[in-house]
Amino acid sequence: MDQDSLKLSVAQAALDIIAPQLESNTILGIGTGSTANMFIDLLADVAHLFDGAVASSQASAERLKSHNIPVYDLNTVNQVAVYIDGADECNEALELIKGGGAALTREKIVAAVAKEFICIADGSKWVKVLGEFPLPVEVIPMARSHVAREIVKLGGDPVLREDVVTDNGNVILDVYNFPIPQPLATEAKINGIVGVVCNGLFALRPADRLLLGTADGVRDIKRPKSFLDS
Ligand SMILES: O=C[C@H](O)[C@H](O)[C@H](O)COP(=O)(O)O
Repeated sequence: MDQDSLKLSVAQAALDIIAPQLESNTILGIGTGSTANMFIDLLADVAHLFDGAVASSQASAERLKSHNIPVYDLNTVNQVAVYIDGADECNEALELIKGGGAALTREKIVAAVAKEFICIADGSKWVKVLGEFPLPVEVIPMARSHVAREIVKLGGDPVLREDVVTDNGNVILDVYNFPIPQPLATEAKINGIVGVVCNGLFALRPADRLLLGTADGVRDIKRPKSFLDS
């Protein structure tokens, strides 16, 4: 099975889980990227079953609107039932690296508000230790050099992502050669650098459920103790 077929299989699996729970007042959180795009396209068929969505990027908002799915400003919404999004890497604790599409900050905000976060990813994203994928860090433009020097002190190789400005008007440093055996501590440490808006580690708020597309089918992996249980 090719990667796109695996992405489609997890997008469909997510829809199968969510569709029976949709109600006329349900607001969904929708992520960004090629896997999320497949989910958005499938969601169009059940658009009449729920209220609308909040999106983690302008691109996803436009795609939702193209299917006549209402898109809300997060500030006008009381509750996001489920957030559905892809990932660049995931591990067995359902900690993630995200931000390959530069949408990490808005993704983290919507995930923080959502009652449940379902991550949809093809099997190539599964790793033992996070960090093979360069860690995206969103940075206030004037702090770019300062943040890069601080990241070098932590052992990483930061590279400015050329010609990319985030939806928030910031730049992205991608941190190479940076294995992350302790995602929680690393997420907090990088967030502590002045000028960092957000980094692509989702460990403080990991996924609650991971639908992982493999050649043998979709693996449905839940965190032992869900965010919903706390
Ligand atoms: O900023 C982008 C997001 O974090 C994406 O969810 C991530 O890059 C995965 O994208 P894709 O589904 O295209 O592999």
